[in-house]
Amino acid sequence: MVTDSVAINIKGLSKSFSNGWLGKKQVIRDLDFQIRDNEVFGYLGGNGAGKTTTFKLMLDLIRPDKGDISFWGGAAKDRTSRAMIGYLPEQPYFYAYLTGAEALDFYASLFDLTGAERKKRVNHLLDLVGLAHAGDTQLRKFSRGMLQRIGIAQALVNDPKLLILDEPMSGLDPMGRKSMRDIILSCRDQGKTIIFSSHIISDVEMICDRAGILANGELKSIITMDDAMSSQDSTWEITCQGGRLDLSGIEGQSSIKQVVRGNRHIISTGDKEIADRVMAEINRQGLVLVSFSTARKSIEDIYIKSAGQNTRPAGSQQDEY
Ligand SMILES: Nc1ncnc2c1ncn2[C@@H]1O[C@H](COP(=O)(O)OP(=O)(O)OP(=O)(O)O)[C@@H](O)[C@H]1O
Repeated sequence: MVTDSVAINIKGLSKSFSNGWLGKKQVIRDLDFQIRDNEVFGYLGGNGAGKTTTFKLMLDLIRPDKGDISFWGGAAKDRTSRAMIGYLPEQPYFYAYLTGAEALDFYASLFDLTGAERKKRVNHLLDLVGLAHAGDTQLRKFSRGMLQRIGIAQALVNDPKLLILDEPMSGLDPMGRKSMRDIILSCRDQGKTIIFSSHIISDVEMICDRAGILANGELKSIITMDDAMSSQDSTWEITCQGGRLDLSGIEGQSSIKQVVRGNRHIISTGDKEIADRVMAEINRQGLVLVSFSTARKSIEDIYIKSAGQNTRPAGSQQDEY
């Protein structure tokens, strides 16, 4: 049911593209979900899952085969709805010979603002994205991270109610990703609603209220971060050393993962009782316990379960900075 707190309502959305002589290729299948007012919503999915296509449908750049999208109750294709949006494309194009300030002034000039308002807005945005020092530098001299900041400043130029950001962290170094996360959070503090796509699970974990997992154009699940963070679904990891550890006699040993690194045994299991049995066995066999820890089931695990192994995203926790 649509309530006052719904910002984006997507109903029965489907889209296919012509695939030449192979016929039609369906890339969005019966999407049905809502994004709440003033939430940060992460849109997770592997390459080709359909994230950008969903955004283009929201922006009315392409039309759906069927289904509807509305923003705060108004049809997405209405001018008033589109005027509420700020959009950062996945690969924004910039005029390389404009300076940072000139580029933002150009984008601001597309809206109904006076010269004085534009100047004020441009200075504020340069400041917000940490580019106050580069307002007079031509964009061709900007680094990838600086260009991405101009991209987000451009998306904010009309002070939008809704921000649609296509892979805003892509290509950024850890500091750049942190400042992009901070900008997104400050936008939420100002009352904006934000949806952004990403392959990087930790960024989604850190700033989103909820995340939708898309695979092959289907929404597989929606995760509420608070629920995921307080999940009881954990893994126990035990490290010991001091000899050979034989766990063959333990009941339930098939669910144990055992790795030997040098003289250390690292044992992990998803079952607390089995972890207790392993501890008892370590004690009985006279080995030294080095550590015992539990790890919460991560969003990545939920992602892989929902989307399938083949759609494992880049930048998952193992290869995070
Ligand atoms: N104009 C088009 N014509 C034909 N196929 C298209 C078109 N646009 C997108 N597709 C196909 O639709 C599918 C979804 O593409 P989309 O760009 O939405 O994925 P994505 O989730 O954004 O991927 P990525 O993370 O790689 O950017 C892909 O298989 C893509 O090849």
